[in-house]
Amino acid sequence: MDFFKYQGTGNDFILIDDRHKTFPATDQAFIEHLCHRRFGIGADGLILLQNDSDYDFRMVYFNADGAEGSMCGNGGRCIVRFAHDLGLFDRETRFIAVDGEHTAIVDEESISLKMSAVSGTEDRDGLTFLNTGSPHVVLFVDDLESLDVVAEGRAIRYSDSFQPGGTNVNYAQVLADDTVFVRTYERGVEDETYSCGTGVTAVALAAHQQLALTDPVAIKTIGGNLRVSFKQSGDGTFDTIYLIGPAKRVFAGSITV
Ligand SMILES: N[C@H](CCC[C@H](N)C(=O)O)C(=O)O
Repeated sequence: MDFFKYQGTGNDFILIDDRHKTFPATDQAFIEHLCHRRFGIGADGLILLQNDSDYDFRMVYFNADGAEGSMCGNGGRCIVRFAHDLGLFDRETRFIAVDGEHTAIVDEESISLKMSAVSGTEDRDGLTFLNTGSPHVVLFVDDLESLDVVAEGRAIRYSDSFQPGGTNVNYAQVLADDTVFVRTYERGVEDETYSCGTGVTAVALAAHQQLALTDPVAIKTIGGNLRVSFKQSGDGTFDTIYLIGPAKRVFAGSITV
């Protein structure tokens, strides 16, 4: 089976051209095996590109645990780059994903992905919670470098406040130049990832709401830099949200199934 490996600021994915719909999408163990960093290809997730009569393509996302996931922002940027590499569109595209329609614009350096609107943040047992296509907790901290993100994040991810289903957990530190450094414990990967697209989007919106940071918010992650632009209307909802940053093909390969 042929596959392609892409990464968006270090969040890495297996991309499959599944326009003939032959991939065993219900085989969770197989997908988990493909994402395994020692016994498989290795990735934070796996993404199918499928045909759709109303859109340029359909995105189907699976976390590294093999289960179909909610929206993946970095994966969205990677599938746009993949579709462009396949010649499916020239500069702008419209596709459908688990959380609805997305549009994106490709240029040499980066992909600007339009994210779903967000109704606002909520307080969940004293923690800031919002859904940017995936569920996220956002905490602002003073010394992010030294934080044990996996231990702290895992405790919140599995806490009763976020059952059933759990949540992703983002720790953020505002730097001197108003860039926000973000580290994320990602649900379904069950580890810290090098970046999380829906996560940095959640951090940017929370930083605007709680710390008055203005659009576009510059984000630094372990895997690279991203920007998040948005508009907030009077009723507190956020829309016209764009996640902007690089997405690159790393290699192509084939694996025996
Ligand atoms: N693991 C996440 C989905 C992927 C999020 C992340 N990879 C992104 O870039 O948004 C979840 O289960 O909520």
